[in-house]
Amino acid sequence: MKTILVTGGAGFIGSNFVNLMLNKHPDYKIINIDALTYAGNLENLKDIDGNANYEFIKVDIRDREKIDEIFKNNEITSVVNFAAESHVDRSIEEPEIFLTTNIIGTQVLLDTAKKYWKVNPNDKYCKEYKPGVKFLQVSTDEVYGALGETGLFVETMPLLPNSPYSASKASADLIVRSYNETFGLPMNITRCSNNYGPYQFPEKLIPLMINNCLKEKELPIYGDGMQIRDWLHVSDHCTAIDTVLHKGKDGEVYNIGGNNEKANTEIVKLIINTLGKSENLIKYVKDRPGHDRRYAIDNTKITTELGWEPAYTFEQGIKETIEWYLDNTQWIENIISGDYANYYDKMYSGIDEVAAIKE
Ligand SMILES: Cc1cn([C@H]2C[C@H](O)[C@@H](COP(=O)(O)OP(=O)(O)O[C@H]3O[C@H](CO)[C@@H](O)[C@H](O)[C@H]3O)O2)c(=O)[nH]c1=O
Repeated sequence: MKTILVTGGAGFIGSNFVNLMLNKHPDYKIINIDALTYAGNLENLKDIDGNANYEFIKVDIRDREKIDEIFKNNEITSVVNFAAESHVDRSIEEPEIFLTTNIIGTQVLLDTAKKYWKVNPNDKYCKEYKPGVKFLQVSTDEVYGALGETGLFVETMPLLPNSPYSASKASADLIVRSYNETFGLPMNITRCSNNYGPYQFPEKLIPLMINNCLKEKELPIYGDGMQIRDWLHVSDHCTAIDTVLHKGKDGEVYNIGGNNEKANTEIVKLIINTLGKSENLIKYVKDRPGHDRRYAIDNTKITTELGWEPAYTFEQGIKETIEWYLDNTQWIENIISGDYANYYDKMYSGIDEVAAIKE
């Protein structure tokens, strides 16, 4: 039996992944560790309550002792590291937690995996590992920086991150790479584009706009709203990670995109129209500092080498996502009643004071 340690499995992408893995691989054990910060929510995992192959442990990935204990008590065969501070705006306000969680947390996991996966634990620089083990680092296309009007991100591009968040993720990628080069630790890195779908915390563009629209609150669009993102349905992202976990070649990086380039304003207007609300709710606000203009992914490597392709069209994915949020209004209320309420007030209470730069 394989035992997969999923970190950050109570978050948006992590919880979708845990749900997928338990359904798709009933012979695997999944250990989910999560610090349950503002973005983690065990409600996302209610459908697997009582599953004998599933275990949840509340732990912060920076906690070396507890991570060691988990490896000591379980024959872990793979780590899939989702645990991260992920919101760019927060990283501009408070960079430190991004650096400690995303970089040091990753290093703690790598050190521990390196210690327990070695064939010969007494050999300090042993490059032989137990067969079949793998460290999979879930990263982001933001590590490449911003694209101009044309071109796509490919895996060989230099890392040029622009926000404290993306700099922390790029740093983590480099640490993972170094453990592969120096110690031979088996690994893959995946770099995804913008995810959307069920259970996404309503600070990110799509759920924020759906939630605000439903409450007829203002819809803050940064700058001119013509920034482009490549939207990937979370379930496609999870099947891609499952594919890389099983078929990815050691030491390789794989981009994962949705083939859906959309401008932010287009997304917001689509949500408004689907929900039958007024475009007057849109408020163009001050731009995000260091705002990346365009992200777009080239999926050629993962498609040709591993045979993965996104299954969702954006039209189908966004329709299902809006329906999910309409059917789960209580989920939103529960999640925003915590820290998010304060954060939201802090970020947007002065919304009328920021210069409306368009319309
Ligand atoms: C929250 C918010 C966002 N935006 C804009 C900023 C971006 O151009 C776009 C999407 O913003 P966000 O939802 O914050 O996502 P973005 O900054 O692209 O980053 C996301 O996508 C990345 C992958 O590309 C992930 O690594 C990040 O963890 C994730 O947060 O919408 C607005 O115009 N208004 C808003 O209120």
